Amino acid sequence: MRDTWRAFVTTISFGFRAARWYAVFQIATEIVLALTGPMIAYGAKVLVDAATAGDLSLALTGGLGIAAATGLLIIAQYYNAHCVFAVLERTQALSDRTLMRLIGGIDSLAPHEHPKYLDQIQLLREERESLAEMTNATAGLISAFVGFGATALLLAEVHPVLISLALLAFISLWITSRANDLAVDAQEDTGETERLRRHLFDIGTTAGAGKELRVFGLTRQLIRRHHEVSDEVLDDRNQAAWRGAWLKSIDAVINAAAFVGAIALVVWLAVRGRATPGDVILVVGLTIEMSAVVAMSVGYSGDFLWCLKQARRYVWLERFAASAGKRPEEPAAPPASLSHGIDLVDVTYRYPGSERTVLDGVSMHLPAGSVVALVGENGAGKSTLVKLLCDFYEPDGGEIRVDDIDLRRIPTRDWRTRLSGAFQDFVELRLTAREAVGVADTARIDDDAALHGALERAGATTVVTDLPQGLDTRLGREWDGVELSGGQWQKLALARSLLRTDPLLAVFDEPTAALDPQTEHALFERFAEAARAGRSRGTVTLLVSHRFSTVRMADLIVVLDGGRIREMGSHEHLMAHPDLYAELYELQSAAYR
Ligand SMILES: Nc1ncnc2c1ncn2[C@@H]1O[C@H](COP(=O)(O)OP(=O)(O)OP(=O)(O)O)[C@@H](O)[C@H]1O
Repeated sequence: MRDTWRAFVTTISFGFRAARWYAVFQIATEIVLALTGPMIAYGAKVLVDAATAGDLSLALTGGLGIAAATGLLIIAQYYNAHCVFAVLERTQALSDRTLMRLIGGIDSLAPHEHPKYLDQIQLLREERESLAEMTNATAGLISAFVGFGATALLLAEVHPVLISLALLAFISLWITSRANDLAVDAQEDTGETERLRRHLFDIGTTAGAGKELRVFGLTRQLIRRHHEVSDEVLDDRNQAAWRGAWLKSIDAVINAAAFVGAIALVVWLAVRGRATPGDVILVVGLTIEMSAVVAMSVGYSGDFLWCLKQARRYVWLERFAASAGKRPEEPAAPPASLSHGIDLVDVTYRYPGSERTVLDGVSMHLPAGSVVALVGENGAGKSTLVKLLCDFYEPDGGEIRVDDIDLRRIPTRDWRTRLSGAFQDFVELRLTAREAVGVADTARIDDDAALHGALERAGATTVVTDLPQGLDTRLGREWDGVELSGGQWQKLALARSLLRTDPLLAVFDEPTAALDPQTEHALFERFAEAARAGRSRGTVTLLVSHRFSTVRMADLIVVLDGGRIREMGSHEHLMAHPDLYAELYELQSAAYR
């Protein structure tokens, strides 16, 4: 219950934070709208009774009352519609930003390994409008209850039995909540399949997959698979929708019977002289009004319960984000510079939910100020090791020590401020060139000299100087900007990683796969020189590459094989003691000869 209340308060506060006065005005106009129906019905009663009694001035008052209520109805409807859209748009923007902050703010990548987490996130993304609709649903419910109260009071005045009509509304609400539960359960049960369906659609429609789709003629297969998966999702969801529709039909029949009964009762009372003709008009008007109010409260309570369900997911995410990540008992700041280096001591790691040990007893010393290359065949565990060093995941066993401080003690965010990284799966930031590079250090985003320095170190100067507005050129053809080649995007990602000038650890996990070997070689020669020149800072430069012409220039080469260290040493040492490295090196050199 406390969770539900928290979910409600959290999401309704979105509306009031995003558009406070619009939200207040929306609720006020909803209340006015709720009262106009009963006012018009009551005005009609007064008018008919006055006309029957020949009381002209009372009839006029009744008529004026109807006119005033109708005018109010039209004005309130107009302003209400305006408020509804203003609140929705602003709240949606705020809730989107909040979701981005929560999901992107989780330090670890480990949650992404759990299908349950991914399902919840997928549902939150899919139904995120519901977070914004809480204000609307609540305003609608308030309006329905006000309308319900006013109608019930007027009905009770004609005859107390008629109040039972109002009680039926509660049965309707219960039935709606059951129908709603069915839909929510079906949505959750099909979460994973729905994710697959969207994935297939994305592959089939995004430019990135376009080439392979055409070369391999995959479109038909994808469509077939999409069809199967869609059927699976829609069958389950449709079944739930049908069961919900059945429940709602039963509800409709009960309500219709009750309304017929109410009208029969007042006509019977009128015939016996215990009700006036105006009462008959009033009850007819109010039963119509009550059916509208019940439909409205059923609709809004359905919306409200649905929003509440999403809101609970949101609260779950909020809690998850707050509890995710490490909480060191004795936090330690990262050292200002490295004097000893980084040590891995008997590190083991297994991905969540996987049986396979990906890193098995890895121990090594990465000396301060050195350039270390990590090599090994596909799947050897190189990227996993990089991810542990970046604190995306925590080792299951052993430890990583940064100048003798256990990495577990260093708060992730503090460690990340002393990292720089370029990865094979880099992001194409389709913003301006300035932003695409400058996001790595927003304090220097307007510092052209710093940005050009990073571009130069990444060998990306011409990528930007060839652009029509230089750093301020918009990138990406979707925005009418300039499109870059794969290698150019990759060079910008490299420049981004080189904007930070004082990292303790700089990782380059195959960030140059889209560049030709000569360019990669020249670039890393420059990185190595820069790293050696700045040895006083002690930065460890860690490079993952499959190109041995690049790897050979490292001070230390570590060869991983099946998650274990097979050998390590300088190029000369490894060639003098031939094993896997020497074999792979010879193979590659022979291929280039
Ligand atoms: N997110 C993940 N969940 C489960 N297993 C994973 C995950 N990522 C990688 N693995 C597994 O861990 C092993 C090591 O993968 P890793 O990406 O570290 O290898 P790598 O040496 O970097 O390979 P490559 O040279 O192909 O990039 C592989 O067997 C892979 O299947």
